[in-house]
Amino acid sequence: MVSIVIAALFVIVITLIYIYLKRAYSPSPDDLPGVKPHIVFGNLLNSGILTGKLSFHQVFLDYQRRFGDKFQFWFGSHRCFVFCGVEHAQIIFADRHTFEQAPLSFPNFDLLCPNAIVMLTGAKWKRHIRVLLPMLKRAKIIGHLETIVQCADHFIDQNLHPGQVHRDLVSSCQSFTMNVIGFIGFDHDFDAHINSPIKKAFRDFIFYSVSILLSPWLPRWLGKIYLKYNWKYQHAYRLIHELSEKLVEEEQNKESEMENKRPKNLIASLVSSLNEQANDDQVSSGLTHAEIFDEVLIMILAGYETTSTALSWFIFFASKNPQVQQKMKEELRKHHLLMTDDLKYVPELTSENLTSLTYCECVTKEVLRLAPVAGFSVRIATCDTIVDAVKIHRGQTVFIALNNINTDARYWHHADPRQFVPERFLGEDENHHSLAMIPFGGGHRACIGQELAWLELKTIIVRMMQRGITFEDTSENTGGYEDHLSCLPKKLAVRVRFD
Ligand code: HEM
Repeated sequence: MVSIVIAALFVIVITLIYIYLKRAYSPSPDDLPGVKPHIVFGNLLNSGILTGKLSFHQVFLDYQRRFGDKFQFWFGSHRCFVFCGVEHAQIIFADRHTFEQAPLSFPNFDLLCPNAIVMLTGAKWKRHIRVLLPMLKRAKIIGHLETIVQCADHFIDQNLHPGQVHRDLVSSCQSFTMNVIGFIGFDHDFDAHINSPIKKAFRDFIFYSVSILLSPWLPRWLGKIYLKYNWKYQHAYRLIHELSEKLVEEEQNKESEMENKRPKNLIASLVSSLNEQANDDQVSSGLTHAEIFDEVLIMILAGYETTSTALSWFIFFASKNPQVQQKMKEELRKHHLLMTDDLKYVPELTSENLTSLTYCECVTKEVLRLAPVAGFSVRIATCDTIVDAVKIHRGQTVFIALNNINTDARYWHHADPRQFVPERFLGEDENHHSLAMIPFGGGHRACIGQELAWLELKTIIVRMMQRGITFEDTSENTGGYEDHLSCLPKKLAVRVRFD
């Protein structure tokens, strides 16, 4: 009798799952062109993303070529509309009331980090952004230039060895950006290097985040169990937690010594906002302890991962374009900023002389334009609306394909937009459309760390050129793409030469 009941229940569950999946994937009158989805994985599997064959931005470029500027992409059982034109970005980014940050930006990430700013909307997001954003404004960031230069020198001294082929520069770049965010965000020496435990903890955390992000079909309870009994993930999380506790405690000790001082960095701002009563209805300011922990985690993660990826791409592009490295050095020579011939003196970098380096600025811009660090912005429609004759219903997810726009020949004229040509910003593309280059997304949910990323990237690029470094191409240096949280060069292997 019992076995009959179990068998019947089993059949019912399977039938319900089948009906649910059938309904989820059945054609709708609002469908856009796209590739027929797989019943469980949507387009994640048949596009080659899940198998690691192609990265998101490659798939979006391919779909745009096949289906035009508007197509649909099935993220598991979620049907998403992808838009690839500046006019689309303009409408979607400008209308903050209709298009809000979507849960699909980081699917299931709330299992790992529920209170981080990337997961929040509405009053709660406002409460968090008020604490974080003032510490990342340009005026604040520029005050940390000297620290960034010191970290750049440390990176060069520790990681770049003359004459050798370097195959692990991605990891070295990550150590550099982690140290920068440590010093300027948290007034702490993370002492990140290739084998440091905290770097390893974040690497493991990212690994499990990506597994969870790419499993949107995973029932949440299964995701929870997977994380709970995964000792590697638990170990990484514990280390990050201990670090966060330590940072908060150190700051609290300092705080009592300097009452009423304005916060000067992220951790000071976070700690001074501590308010266990904070909530979004009655107490609309401050952050709870749990919220502070998630923000520490996400600011370290976002602060180091993306910028190091952009830096890795710079090294790749530079190695393929020796003339660009030469031109940067000529500009530095003209401004008397190159290291002296006896190697004894490297001229100081100030915000003024950084600003005067126009060509180096173009190189930084070109890296951010061409490197597919973050492939898309994701928004959810909060009400029914229409974008370029596409009916979008409340709850529908839309993607803006950032890299497609950044490399679209309709908006870039100076040279082939898929090529690395910094001169474009001095030529025909000098006055490009402001939304033709959106590596940091846009609108009210644009990247809050972009000032830091710009300064960090330009400073280290200039510093490496100042110190006479040249990255040379090798036969192993074949590039390609590897999607983690950001999209890395798959094969980066360059020889380093000191002039
Ligand atoms: C080259 C470096 C970077 C790139 C390409 C990048 C790119 C992006 C993109 C595309 C978004 C989503 C924007 C949107 O949805 O429209 C984003 C959001 C975000 N970024 Fe960055 N980012 C970089 C560096 C940083 C740094 C250094 C930090 C922190 C110090 C940071 C913190 C954040 C945060 C907290 C968000 C979420 C903002 C929100 O949801 O309101 N990013 N970033």
